Amino acid sequence: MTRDVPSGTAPRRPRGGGGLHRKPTGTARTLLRPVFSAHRPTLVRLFLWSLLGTVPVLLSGQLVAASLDHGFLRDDAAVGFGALGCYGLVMVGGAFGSRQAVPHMARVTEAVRDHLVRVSVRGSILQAVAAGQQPRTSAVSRITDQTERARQLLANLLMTASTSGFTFGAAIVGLSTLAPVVGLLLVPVALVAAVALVRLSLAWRRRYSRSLDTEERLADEAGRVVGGIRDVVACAATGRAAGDLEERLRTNAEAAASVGVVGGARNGVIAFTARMPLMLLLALAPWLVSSGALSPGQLVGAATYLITSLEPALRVLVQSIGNLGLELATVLRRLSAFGQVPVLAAGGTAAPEAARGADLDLHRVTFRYGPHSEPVLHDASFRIESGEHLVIVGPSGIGKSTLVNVLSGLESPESGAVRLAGTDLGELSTDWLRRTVALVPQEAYVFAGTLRENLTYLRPDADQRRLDHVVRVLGLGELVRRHGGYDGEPLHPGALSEGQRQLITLARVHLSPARVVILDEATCHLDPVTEERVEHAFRRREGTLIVIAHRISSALRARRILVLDTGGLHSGTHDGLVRDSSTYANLVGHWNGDGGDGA
Ligand SMILES: Nc1ncnc2c1ncn2[C@@H]1O[C@H](COP(=O)(O)OP(=O)(O)OP(=O)(O)O)[C@@H](O)[C@H]1O
Repeated sequence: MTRDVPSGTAPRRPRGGGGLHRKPTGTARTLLRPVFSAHRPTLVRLFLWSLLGTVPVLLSGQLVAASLDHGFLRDDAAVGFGALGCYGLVMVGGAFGSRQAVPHMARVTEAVRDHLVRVSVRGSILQAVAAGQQPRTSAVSRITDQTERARQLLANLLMTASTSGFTFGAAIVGLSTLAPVVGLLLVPVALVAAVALVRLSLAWRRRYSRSLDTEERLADEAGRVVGGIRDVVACAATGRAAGDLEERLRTNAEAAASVGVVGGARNGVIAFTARMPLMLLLALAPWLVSSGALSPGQLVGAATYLITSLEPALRVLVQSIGNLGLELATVLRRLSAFGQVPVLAAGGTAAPEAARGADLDLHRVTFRYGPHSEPVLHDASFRIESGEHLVIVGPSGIGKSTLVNVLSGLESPESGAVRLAGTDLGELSTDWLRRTVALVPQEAYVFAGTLRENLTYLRPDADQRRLDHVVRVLGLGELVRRHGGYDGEPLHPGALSEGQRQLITLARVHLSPARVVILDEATCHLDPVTEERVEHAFRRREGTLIVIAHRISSALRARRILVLDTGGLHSGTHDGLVRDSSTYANLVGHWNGDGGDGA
């Protein structure tokens, strides 16, 4: 039943016929806010330690000036060396502060990464579920890629913002108190540079965002080619597929190069801004000293601030806030799109009590996937009595899965009605409907958790006796023993066989309170004996059972068989249908001819 949705077809419509709305999980800022609020004390400690780390910067120029003006230039070497010694001690204290900041920063960035992975994986899975499609592997790898990128960017940004930001601030304060006239020299340079940098940064952000777009389109295209590689080879389309990929690669390379061009221009502005104050200071030094505006010590102290702190901090700050900050904002904006949680058009609110029993009624239902595609179901009507065991058969692609999707309310018909116990599915609350009608698809999903968590997921209050019963009738005892009991070793879904995963999923549904169980080739990975045991267990379970047959044996076990063919729906017993339905007779012949029972 698994298939790629052909490109160009309309996405599946969620129940209720309404569109797919997205509840935005917000922008980059709102994406980070919960983590920052939860880790406020860690952030405060990070900033306090970083602040301690910048004390040497604040005092550097002052101490150098003091060592000259009050020490060496007055032939008082003791004062000169004393001031420099103090500077050395303060630097040791500063290094200690910077070192203490690191673990706090790591704690915050790890928490951010975990949060981003949680939000975006959950969002993309819910989006895929809402659209009725498989989550795309390229989306998952993009999430992994981009959350890692976001973690690294944030770590760098926090580190530079908390060190260079404080360094820059401390150098400005130190410089302005030591030599206010030099502080004034910085103002025009800073204004010109700020305007240029803002403009270049905006251009950079636009280009960077475009480059990420092209990167994603490249990943999508590559995923599509790899996913359909057998098909590509089979129809000798490798040249065409490679051509498409090459085109995407070229666009991606051009977009990346254009980011580089703006980045280069910005680096030029940064270099100019960082050097200019020092050059001005040196050019004006003779006048500043001779006019008495600065003492020789103050001149060297001011140069110390400019060379050792202001220039490197400015460079790192602009680059980090410009590059890392914008890059982080762009990556986060993308991740927040992954994390957008779709809101399906809400189901009805009919009181579940109103729906007693489990008769399913399909009344003149027409369903098609796209407005211009052929209907898969056309004016289809039939009824399944509560407690009935029905088997559905039909040629491949005729619409068996579509029919059970409509019956379980996963798809809504274009016209006609589907009623459960007399109530239209659209009027029933979605939660109640999901608990009442359980559809088990071919692809089994097992959580990474204990067997008990997996088996009791749909009935958390299941008692031990009931659990043991289900495990026994479905033949899961050996698996339970091998995992050290229900609460033993957590399951590694990837290490289980497909058959084991199907058995666990089937047991979970068997234990659930569902009144209608639909098995859509849910036993396809089981051997015939296990399959028979499973179907027997479900037949004995209270409620309605609908099975899309995978083998003729399933049909033979049913009380009633529903055949889908181009003429519509026909139901009857095995003998009656062999006689009256050529489709059914052909299917039986095909199944038998394929080696007895095998599909
Ligand atoms: N999401 C979808 N979008 C567009 N068309 C779809 C979608 N899902 C199924 N179809 C088409 O609807 C038709 C019925 O598909 P469906 O899966 O219901 O058939 P099936 O009888 O279950 O097939 P099989 O036995 O091969 O699994 C097919 O032509 C299929 O290509």
